[in-house]
Amino acid sequence: MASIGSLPFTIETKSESSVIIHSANHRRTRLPFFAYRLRKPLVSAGNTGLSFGYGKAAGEDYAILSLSFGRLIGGCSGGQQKRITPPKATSKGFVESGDDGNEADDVLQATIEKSKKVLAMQKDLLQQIAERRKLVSSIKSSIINPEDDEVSYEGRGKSSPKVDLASAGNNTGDNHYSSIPSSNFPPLAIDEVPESPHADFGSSFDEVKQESEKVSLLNSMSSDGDSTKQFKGTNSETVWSDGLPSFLSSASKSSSVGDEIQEISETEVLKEADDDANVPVIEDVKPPPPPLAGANVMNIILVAAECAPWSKTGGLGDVAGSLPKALARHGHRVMVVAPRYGNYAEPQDTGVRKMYKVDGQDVEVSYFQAYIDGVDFVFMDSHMFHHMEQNIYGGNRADILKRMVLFCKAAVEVPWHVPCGGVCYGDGNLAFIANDWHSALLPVYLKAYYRDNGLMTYTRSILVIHNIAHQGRGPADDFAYVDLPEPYLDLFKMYDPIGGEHFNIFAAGLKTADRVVTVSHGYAWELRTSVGGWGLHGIINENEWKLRGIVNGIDTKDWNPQFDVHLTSDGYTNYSLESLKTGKAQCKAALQKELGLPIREDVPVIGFIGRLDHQKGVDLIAEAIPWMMGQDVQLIMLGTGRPDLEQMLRQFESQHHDKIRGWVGFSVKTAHRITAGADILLMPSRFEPCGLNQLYAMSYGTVPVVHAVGGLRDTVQPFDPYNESGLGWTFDSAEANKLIHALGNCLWTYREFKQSWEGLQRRGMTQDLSWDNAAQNYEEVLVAAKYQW
Ligand SMILES: Nc1ncnc2c1ncn2[C@@H]1O[C@H](COP(=O)(O)OP(=O)(O)O[C@H]2O[C@H](CO)[C@@H](O)[C@H](O)[C@H]2O)[C@@H](O)[C@H]1O
Repeated sequence: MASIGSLPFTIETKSESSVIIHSANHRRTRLPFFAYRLRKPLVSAGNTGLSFGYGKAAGEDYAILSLSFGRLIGGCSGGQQKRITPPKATSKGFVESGDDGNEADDVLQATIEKSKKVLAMQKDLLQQIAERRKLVSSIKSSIINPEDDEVSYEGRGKSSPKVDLASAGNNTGDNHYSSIPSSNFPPLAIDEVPESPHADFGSSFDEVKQESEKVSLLNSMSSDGDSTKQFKGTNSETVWSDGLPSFLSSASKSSSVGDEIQEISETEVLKEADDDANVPVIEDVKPPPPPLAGANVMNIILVAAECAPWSKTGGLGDVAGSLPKALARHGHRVMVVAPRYGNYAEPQDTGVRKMYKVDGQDVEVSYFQAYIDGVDFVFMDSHMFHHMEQNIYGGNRADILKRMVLFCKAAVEVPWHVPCGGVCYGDGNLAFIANDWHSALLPVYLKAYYRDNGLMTYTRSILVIHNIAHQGRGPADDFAYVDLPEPYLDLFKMYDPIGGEHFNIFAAGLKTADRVVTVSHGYAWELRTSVGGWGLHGIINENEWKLRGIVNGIDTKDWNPQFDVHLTSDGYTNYSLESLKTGKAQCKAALQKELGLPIREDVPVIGFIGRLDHQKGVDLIAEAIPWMMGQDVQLIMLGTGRPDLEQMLRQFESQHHDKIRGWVGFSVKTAHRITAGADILLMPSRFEPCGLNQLYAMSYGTVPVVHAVGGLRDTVQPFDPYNESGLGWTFDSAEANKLIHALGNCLWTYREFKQSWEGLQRRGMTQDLSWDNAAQNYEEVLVAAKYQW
């Protein structure tokens, strides 16, 4: 029993979110830390994190003990570090610090102001709790139903019905994800913030959990203590000679986000505080486990020019569609922002309209949103993106650049303008993940428009390099399009021995991002060399401290032979490790039949899937064709790209019609079927930052033969016949004879050493290639960025 002055009390910490105060009248009341009406400033006990004060709660006056909760509760004590002096008893039996009255009044006033702000934030945060609870309960249910493990963990089943990616016959794959019904996340106009769902702190376990979730949300937002201030503008110095950029000031049609943070009257705040204080004591309930991401829960917005299954030209689309789901499973609030190229089924119009300046013209942007597998998918609509689904990176240089300028200008402001589940993400405790040069302007805008002006102080940007070969290069004059003041030109300026001085978007992004990730360890190393860095190695080396390689994962729901929706018809079948032999044989026969090749189980089927360009080493396959055609093999190639290489595929097929199929086109369904039906996947890429097809292949029991470069070297350990280890065959330089040597050994093993072959297949299939490991590594990068100043 402690006592301050005349008021004896004991304080019992019940959970990370509340204390129980045993007061003089022996009544016990559970108090959430934030749920008291403050009457006097709290007095901090040195740097112990403990504060004493008194206030009103549950209709009674109490002495209060507060443990500081980062900035948030620290704010309640006014940040004051006061020496505790002997308290005095008052006529009301309250306890006062022995401080000077005036000073105390000032501090009281300041504290009340801060408390109001904090409580206003809490009101908004309460709205997020409902959403967070859904996520937690879905994670909980996946733990509770072990037999559903794989299915529910991946969000398969209830919320994510089957996907039929190929039926549209276009490169969007015509996604058929069904979204969570829109009633769960109704489209809201910007000022249509719904009623705050009052937390009803009842006596059930769930409600205690809710309370804990609330605190963890508060914790997660703790660095956002001043975010409302940031919304409302800045009084800090600006680098702009003539005020803020056009799109920050005049161009926005609708109300600023500051208006969204509605003023909450003192009465409301105090009422809510009192309501919250009526928390009954629940004695024997253990506090629930914290969110998986623990104290480091963040708001994360991945920004990409393509996102599977809605839009995809290659691996970037796959990553944008699947990494965010893994981050969400780790407990983060995650959004993807991508352009709306087509009329997608699931996302609903949010009603939000904004205007941005692009090349001097006002361009309207609107936003569509869908909540799928724990992720907010936000699609940015503008006439500039319409009808580009077949040609995402098409058009002339200026057109692409203007599209990406619009995309990045608008994407930075999405956390302010687009409510998801009724609540905007806000810019505190927020990290953007930009991808490749197309969104490399985002870190630049974040810096130039906001952070250099004292805005978005707690927002970080990470830039992921999927392919350094495409950099957004152009003549120096292109700088005019990006709408930045002259001093920022230096970020973009590059000198090239061939092109001379030029403008380079990737360079600017790499310099301004807080962290840089690339998609394998091998590629992280290669990027620092003059060959692998494609002219940007100097900048990469200068920024080496912020570069990290993280190998991509795969979406184990979409790319899983057991559940693959493309293997359920036309003679194909789903299969697993247990049914590998028969299932794969059936898929092989179905593939041969579908493509009109001789149906033979004994002939090795070699597959190739990829963009037809220099990177993928298709020309090496061309050089090896005469040798291959001397073997008893079948070769199936799927790809689009350079017209000359497309022509080459057609020519192979017509010259060797009994052995080769060259499918020119983009077909997700066919890619899945080749992956399942082929025995061997060929990837002779000249460089390969990560490569996803070899990962897909291995998980389908298809053995990869790859050029040991970048991510291919990281992920395909060479077969060792003596130890019966390894996953495939590798060759160490991009030359046709090396490819032939590796493929020759592979074919020999296929024919002569059936057991070794099966071992290779099984080892490939039993790897954990899911995104979960990678997501954990991304988390480390995000946290490092968060605490980096
Ligand atoms: N004609 C076609 N029809 C249907 N599907 C097709 C197709 N051509 C390609 N695909 C699909 O597109 C994806 C290609 O992904 P990759 O990772 O192999 O290469 P990409 O070079 O595009 O990606 C870049 O980004 C990714 C992601 O980081 C890195 O893995 C990679 O090394 C880097 O070059 C796969 O899903 C593949 O099935």
